Amino acid sequence: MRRIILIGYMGSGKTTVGKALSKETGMMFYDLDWYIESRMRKTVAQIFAEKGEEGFRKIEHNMLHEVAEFENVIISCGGGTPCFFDNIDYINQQGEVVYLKATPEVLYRHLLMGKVERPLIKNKTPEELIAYITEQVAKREEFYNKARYTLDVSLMDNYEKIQLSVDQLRQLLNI
Ligand SMILES: Nc1ncnc2c1ncn2[C@@H]1O[C@H](COP(=O)(O)OP(=O)(O)O)[C@@H](O)[C@H]1O
Ligand SMILES: O=C(O)C1=C[C@@H](OP(=O)(O)O)[C@@H](O)[C@H](O)C1
Ligand SMILES: [Mg+2]
Repeated sequence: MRRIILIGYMGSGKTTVGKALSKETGMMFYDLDWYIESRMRKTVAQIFAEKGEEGFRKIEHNMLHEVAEFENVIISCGGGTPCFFDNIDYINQQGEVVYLKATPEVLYRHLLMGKVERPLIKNKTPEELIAYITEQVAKREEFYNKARYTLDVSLMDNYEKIQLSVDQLRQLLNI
């Protein structure tokens, strides 16, 4: 039984790479944010607006305990998932955790391309955004660095190269 869990900052490619890896391997894919949205029948942005970040983190924690019980799956977490409660220790027990690591510049570029609404960074100017990413990654790395594996995706920074991330993950995990 395999359970692969992707973590990393917003824009590192957890959702994109997880989905592509699932297509290639035939393992089922669960994106924690999408799972939350379908279970709650609300978008992540709506949950943040209605319950605040604290309310979202509680729901995220509960939903994590559902998806991380599924077998033979690839799970992409939200960027903050490993950084609250004992989530990082829990997922390390439950599966093979991979930290998709990228520089703030690469994360910034990916976040500008993405269409998903991310409540923590909306309404930020480009200067504010790059400063926020740099500061938050520095705080969060303590949690991200607990992953069993780290894959630096900064060098795989263009659309065609999403495939390169998938290939390298397959090599790393031998799947
Ligand atoms: N290796 C990559 N190269 C180029 N663009 C990427 C790469 N990985 C992700 N992206 C793009 O960055 C954006 C954010 O990716 P996403 O998978 O939503 O990240 P996450 O789930 O980690 O927040 C998407 O538009 C995606 O197409
Ligand atoms: O980093 C974070 O705190 C968050 C990341 C988002 O997921 P992605 O990393 O997939 O964007 C989503 O869970 C929410 O907006 C909060
Ligand atoms: Mg995502």
